[in-house]
Amino acid sequence: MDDIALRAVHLTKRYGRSAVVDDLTLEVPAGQVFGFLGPNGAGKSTTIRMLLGLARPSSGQAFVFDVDAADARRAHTRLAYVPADVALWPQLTGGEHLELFAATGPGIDRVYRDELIDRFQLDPSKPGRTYSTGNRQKVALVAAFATRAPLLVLDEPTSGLDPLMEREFRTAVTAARERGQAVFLSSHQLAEVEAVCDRIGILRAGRLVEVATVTQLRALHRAEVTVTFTGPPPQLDGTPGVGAVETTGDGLRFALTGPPGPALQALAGTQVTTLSVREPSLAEIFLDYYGEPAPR
Ligand SMILES: Nc1ncnc2c1ncn2[C@@H]1O[C@H](COP(=O)(O)OP(=O)(O)OP(=O)(O)O)[C@@H](O)[C@H]1O
Repeated sequence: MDDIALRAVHLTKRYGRSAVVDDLTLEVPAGQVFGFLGPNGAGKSTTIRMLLGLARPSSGQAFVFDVDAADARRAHTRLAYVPADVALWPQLTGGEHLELFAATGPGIDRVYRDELIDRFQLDPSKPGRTYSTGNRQKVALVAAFATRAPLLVLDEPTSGLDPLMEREFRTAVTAARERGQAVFLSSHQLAEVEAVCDRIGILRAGRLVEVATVTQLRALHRAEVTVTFTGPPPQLDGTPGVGAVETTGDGLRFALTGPPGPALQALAGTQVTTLSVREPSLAEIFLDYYGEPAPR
């Protein structure tokens, strides 16, 4: 099944009695950008370490293009990885790191690598010990994006980057997708995930609680409707799919949690002057998932 870049099957990691990753089943098709979201401690890094064969699952399995992730020698010929905390050898320059990664990885596009060095404004002549967190991240990102690896695994890759560099990061992810590379992107940056990901998986206390496109997620969650009208207010209490009704100066605001038909019928009897529907942001969707204590 060469069309599945990454596959987790009932992947579980227990430390003592608690499962920090719990029965996670997931597929990322080749060429897709998959966002892996979750708050601190949800189990993202532990999942990634199992996907890379760096941690042994307590049960279940992970596959990289059908190669068992535990078979690191074979699995890593098809992927490039950027860890959350990039460590560099203190004496080697950025350029020497890039050469080293090029020699050991799945092959690189040198012309594109030089373009990435420019785009990320990386000075490759400095020794590793002098780079800031963000610059170490740039070295690892340039090395990963320049590979021909059909899968890029990026663990919170932009936490140290400034907004200009984040823009370059998004451009590079889009270019990777256009080249047919799959990207598994763990992130806290909701705007980034929203901008570049085809699908999103939401992890909560080690469990995958949702896998969907951003559009599907929005459809599952409430939209905010604001209506202004003249004359007597419509009666919305008890209307299916309508909640959190509030009065505004010249109208109403409410949350739409289901199909809009019943709400529109209730409004039909009034003189509506304006009606606006605001879709929830990914941040609001997130709060819906994490607003309550996680089940344990
Ligand atoms: N070796 C270990 N022994 C015991 N518990 C561990 C170990 N490694 C991780 N954990 C626990 O597993 C949980 C998940 O950690 P993990 O680092 O995977 O989360 P994360 O989603 O990547 O968080 P963050 O966004 O903060 O990096 C945490 O509660 C952590 O304390």
